[in-house]
Amino acid sequence: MNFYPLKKYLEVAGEYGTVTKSALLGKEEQEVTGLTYNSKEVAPGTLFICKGANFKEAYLQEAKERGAFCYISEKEYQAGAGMSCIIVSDIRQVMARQAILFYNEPAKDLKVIGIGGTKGKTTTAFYLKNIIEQKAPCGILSSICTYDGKTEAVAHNTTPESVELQKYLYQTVQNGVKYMVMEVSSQALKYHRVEGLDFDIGVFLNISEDHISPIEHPDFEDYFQSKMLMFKQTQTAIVNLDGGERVRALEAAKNASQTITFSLEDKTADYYGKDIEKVGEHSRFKAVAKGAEKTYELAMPGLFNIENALAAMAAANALGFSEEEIYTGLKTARVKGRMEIFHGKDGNKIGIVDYAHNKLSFEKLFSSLKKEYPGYRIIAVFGTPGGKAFGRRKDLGEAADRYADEIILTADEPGIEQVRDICEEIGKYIKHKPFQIVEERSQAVEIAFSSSPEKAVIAVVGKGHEASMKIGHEYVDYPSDLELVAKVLKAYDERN
Ligand SMILES: CC(=O)N[C@H]1[C@@H](OP(=O)(O)OP(=O)(O)OC[C@H]2O[C@@H](n3ccc(=O)[nH]c3=O)[C@H](O)[C@@H]2O)O[C@H](CO)[C@@H](O)[C@@H]1O[C@H](C)C(=O)N[C@@H](C)C(=O)N[C@H](CCC(=O)O)C(=O)O
Ligand SMILES: Nc1ncnc2c1ncn2[C@@H]1O[C@H](COP(=O)(O)OP(=O)(O)OP(=O)(O)O)[C@@H](O)[C@H]1O
Repeated sequence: MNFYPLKKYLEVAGEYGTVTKSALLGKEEQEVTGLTYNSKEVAPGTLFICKGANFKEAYLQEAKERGAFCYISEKEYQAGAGMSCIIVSDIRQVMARQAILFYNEPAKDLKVIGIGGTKGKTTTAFYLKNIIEQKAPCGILSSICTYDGKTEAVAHNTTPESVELQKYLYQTVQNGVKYMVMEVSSQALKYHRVEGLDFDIGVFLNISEDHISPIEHPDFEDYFQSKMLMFKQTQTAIVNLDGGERVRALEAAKNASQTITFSLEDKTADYYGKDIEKVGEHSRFKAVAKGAEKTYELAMPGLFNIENALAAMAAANALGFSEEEIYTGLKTARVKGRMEIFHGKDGNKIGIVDYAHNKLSFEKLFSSLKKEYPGYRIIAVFGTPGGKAFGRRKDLGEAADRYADEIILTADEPGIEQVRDICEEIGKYIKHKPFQIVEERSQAVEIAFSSSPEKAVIAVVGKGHEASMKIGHEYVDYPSDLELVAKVLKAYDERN
């Protein structure tokens, strides 16, 4: 990695942020060999970034003691006395730009594909990665995991903070990988985590009311506008014509050099999907694109996944991947904790583990299950989190009431609230279908399988692959829904 002198960091700050004051104290030529906003990670030669709502001056003191020779901040601190400093008016923006400099502009050596939308980001990202990997290695930054071509790690955010993001991109380049598929959250766009990153392709899947809370977006408009920011740094925009906000999304996509559209409803779309059928657990559909029609298969059920497949197909095509690579990539793609199907030996019980946990995904999931499993009773097992996203209690309660035949309400990250209180509140919105509360999630799954009638689809939703549960202020280990359903179904098979 090339290291640059401190004066270059001042230049970058001057170019993109507003430098209100700087005092390099004769250290202009000193090389910056570390860049971090975490005082615990500081080593000699570091430029320390003071940022964050919970930032304390003591962190700067610690950074100085550990060898940071300069700090960048929106205000001057006593603790920084004797250190060089760069004071700016927008620390988050400058931090992102300096991270790009520190990691030697890694995106220049990568094709970067950003996936945005309220639902389907992870699935589409994995579809596209699987297509790309028919020919070349591909990195991923998703809410499930990160992969830089060598190491897979658990993800902490949908989109990492700018400094970590640039580090991932750098490592990916070092590992000889040329493609990076990444989920781009509205938070990342709003708070400059992806500032300065040029997306070769930017996908907009859909939008529905979500992530509106005191710590996320104040209202829908802020959420929507944040999502649209991606097109200001995108070469090829890919836009879903179905669902809300298509007109405004297409307008925003004009910021990109080129727009490609996809749809299951509008024949004029560049990628039009039709004739969806179920073949065993697979979905089969036709895609009409560039005047030709071709049949594709998806290993993962869920009608909504066809939309994700069309988006991945459009992106892969724009990147130059062949029809064969796209066909095989889609046919073999699977995503952990999303539409994972478990069959009882007698064919009567089908367990489904899925990650639906908001209004849009709940409605799509349960309406899809009704169509895909005619003749089966649909049993929904779910809860909603405590302390946040309170609107989900109504949204999910109403959606389950509309589509499921029976409902078991249970724990889903209760945090500091009581599981029973949360479930009772969801229950207020269930007016037409029988429901019961079983606080312990593992027990709820057991009851769903043992007490359901002959032919039933038991959909355990909301936590997918997650193997922890937030109880009080702590995350405690808890078997994932995948483990719970597999175990219960094994016992069911043994009994029958
Ligand atoms: C903990 C927390 O709430 N952090 C939020 C906050 O970050 P912040 O910069 O203000 O961080 P902070 O924790 O207050 O800052 C403390 C600072 O002190 C430093 N420190 C701390 C301790 C120490 O010993 N030494 C030290 O230097 C920390 O490194 C940090 O720089 O402000 C940022 C921007 O304003 C937020 O992005 C960020 O959200 C956290 C990361 C978060 O999880 N947010 C969620 C809502 C989020 O971003 N979710 C999206 C997905 C949503 C979707 O699905 O669409 C995501 O991309 O993950
Ligand atoms: N295109 C889609 N439209 C609506 N719902 C979808 C779509 N794709 C997937 N879903 C539903 O949303 C759930 C989450 O999907 P996925 O993880 O791909 O989305 P995401 O955007 O990454 O979600 P999150 O922001 O919660 O991490 C799935 O389990 C499924 O129920």
